[in-house]
Amino acid sequence: MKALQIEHLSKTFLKREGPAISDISLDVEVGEILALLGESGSGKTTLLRLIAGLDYPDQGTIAIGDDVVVDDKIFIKPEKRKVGLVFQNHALFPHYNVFDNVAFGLSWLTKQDKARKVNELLTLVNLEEMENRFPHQLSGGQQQRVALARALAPRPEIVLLDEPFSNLDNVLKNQVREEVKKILKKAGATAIFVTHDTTDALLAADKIALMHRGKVLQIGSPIDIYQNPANENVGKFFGKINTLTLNKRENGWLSELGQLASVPQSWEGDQLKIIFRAENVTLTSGKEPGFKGQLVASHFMGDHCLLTVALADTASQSHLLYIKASANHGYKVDSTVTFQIDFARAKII
Ligand SMILES: Nc1ncnc2c1ncn2[C@@H]1O[C@H](COP(=O)(O)OP(=O)(O)OP(=O)(O)O)[C@@H](O)[C@H]1O
Repeated sequence: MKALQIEHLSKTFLKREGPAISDISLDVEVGEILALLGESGSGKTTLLRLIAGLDYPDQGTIAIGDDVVVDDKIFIKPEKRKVGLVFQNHALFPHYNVFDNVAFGLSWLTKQDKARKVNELLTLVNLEEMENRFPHQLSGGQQQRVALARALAPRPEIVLLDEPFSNLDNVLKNQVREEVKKILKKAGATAIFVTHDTTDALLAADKIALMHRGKVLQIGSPIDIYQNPANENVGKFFGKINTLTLNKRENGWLSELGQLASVPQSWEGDQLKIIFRAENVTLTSGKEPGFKGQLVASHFMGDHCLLTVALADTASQSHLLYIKASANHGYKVDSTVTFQIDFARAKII
């Protein structure tokens, strides 16, 4: 069942700058968490605001649940759209305590029902003991959970979260990301969150829509979008990408690495461009067969090193490859390294 259906949605603010979002179509299933991921200015917030009803599109339709909320004739106001909003700065009412913040959208309930509902939500977000505290007496993570409880209170069809993890330090961010996902899943809520952080999207979302210049480049599960990027731009968004151009020869394929002995049999054509990730390349001891390269740089990343290697013994010494190696690989810059590539993980683009 669909919680949200968007068709051919476009919005231009300033003609000279081109569209902020352009001909976007996507669906979100009930209970699914979608991440809108993209660099600054890619149109994520514009799309979220159009879903919330905080802006008018130039074209396209949006349906939330069974209701069309925007098309060329209809425009349903934000407060009638059955969406819950969680803003980047949490936007809690500073002069209301936790209880009253969460109860804010429940004015139609009796006092008793309201208390029962608020307590239920505070249990859901693990803040049972905090109902009398004011926002300034809470940590960033706790404020985030109050904002989430407030957004969930009126049982919206969709919760929209604008950069929910961006104001948190790294340690808190890991914790809050997990908590928010757990809470949304426990509540059975459908949610869309905006982020420019790939880790947020990979860890917290069921589905990622990768946006670039107002368009959705690819939409899919985190594992699919990471392992099967539709093109080099999508691939690059999730870390270093290696590229090779392969030309068919009588006895196999010729590439920047020279002759390739073993590639998947399914590869066909006269010329192919392939991409693969740094983790699909493995350093070998030098005694085993492998390709050779000169180590140009080694960047220590904590749990691993990212190596930049220039190809040796071929005409393509300016062609660089990235290798994910152990943090203690022991090679010095300028030394020769040997490596193997798992071509089965490469993707033809
Ligand atoms: N109210 C507005 N008036 C004019 N231009 C706007 C307005 N809102 C957004 N834009 C433009 O639309 C484009 C998309 O902006 P948007 O805020 O949706 O991007 P974003 O992906 O959310 O970026 P960020 O991550 O920086 O928030 C940008 O070029 C931006 O300058």
